[in-house]
Amino acid sequence: MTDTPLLTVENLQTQFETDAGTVRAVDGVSFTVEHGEIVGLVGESGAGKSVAIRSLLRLINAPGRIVGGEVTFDGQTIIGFEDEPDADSEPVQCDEMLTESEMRSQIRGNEIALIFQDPMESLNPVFTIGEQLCEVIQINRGFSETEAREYAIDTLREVGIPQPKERFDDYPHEFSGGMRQRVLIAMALGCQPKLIVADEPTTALDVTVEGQILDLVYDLQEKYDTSFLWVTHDMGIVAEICDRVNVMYLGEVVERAAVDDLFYDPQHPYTKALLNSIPRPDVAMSDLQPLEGTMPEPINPPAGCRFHDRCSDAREVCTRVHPDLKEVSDDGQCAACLKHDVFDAGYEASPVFTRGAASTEGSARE
Ligand SMILES: Nc1ncnc2c1ncn2[C@@H]1O[C@H](COP(=O)(O)OP(=O)(O)OP(=O)(O)O)[C@@H](O)[C@H]1O
Ligand code: NI
Repeated sequence: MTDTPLLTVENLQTQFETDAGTVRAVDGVSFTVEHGEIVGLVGESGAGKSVAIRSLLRLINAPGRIVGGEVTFDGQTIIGFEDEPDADSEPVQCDEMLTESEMRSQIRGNEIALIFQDPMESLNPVFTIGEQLCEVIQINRGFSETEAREYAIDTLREVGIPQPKERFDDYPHEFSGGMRQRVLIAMALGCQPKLIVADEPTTALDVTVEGQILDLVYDLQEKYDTSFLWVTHDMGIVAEICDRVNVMYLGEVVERAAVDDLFYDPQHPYTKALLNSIPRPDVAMSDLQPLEGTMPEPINPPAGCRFHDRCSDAREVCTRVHPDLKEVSDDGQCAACLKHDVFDAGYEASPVFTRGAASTEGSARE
């Protein structure tokens, strides 16, 4: 119907003010989710995945603050700032931005459904599963109580809850973790959302149950054409369900690709290292290479490319020049790495970077 993406995130920046300094958790992140697409957001722990998705739903609390960027969803402005504020002044929110009450009534749990790792974050322990599901359905569909009950039972059956009529009156604690996660998917479906945002929803589940949930997601996406934004650090899940993937490192997206391109021809050394560190059917366990080093804290992130200190391809120029995400192939694959010609940063001529040299320079500043 329209070529505009369902969700557009542009240059999103979220920071936390702490005693140790400003944590630049999300530092200029851009990506889109098209209609009917399953998009992955991957990266190591602390990369900024959760902060990014909480930001786009405006679920950031103090000391956190969204300081810049634009998020539009289905023609509505979720986040927007006035152009060019003075360098010193506070960013000013633009007039088009949805109000908090509009976010609550129209967006969250309605047009965009959320599924978190811990289902108890979204389920109320003192109400039955059926009551909670019916409430969502009645609010979003305008069904009568009887209609809602019937619909709720059908939905529970659809997400694979056995004996849904009997389980309807159970409380959340009477369900297993996997069953609770299915209930959340049922609730998400009850809202008929355009987008489901999921933050590592299967991490706490065993592999068999995880597989069932992923199958379910796939079926639902096919059936209802729902879009998904799926946060995970598990490349296996990415391979299984995603159409496109954004790889995050230290608050930035460093690679974006269709899932096949990402696996067969990663264009950022970080993506390559991530892929080499995970078990795969085509690679012997003994050939796996653990990702060396740890990701630095997002307070005073490293200058230049933030990955340079852990990168086997790093040159001296990588310690100085910060690469933004750029298209590096004809089919739209994007990477933020100076080794690609489009950056024209003198990478080839630059001497190989030796680890340790930069840290001396860093400490000299102190
Ligand atoms: N309330 C907070 N105060 C200070 N720093 C925070 C806060 N919440 C998150 N951060 C920091 O923001 C950065 C990004 O965190 P985030 O939770 O988004 O990572 P993640 O990619 O979701 O990791 P994981 O895979 O472990 O869930 C981290 O350095 C984290 O310490
Ligand atoms: Ni997270």
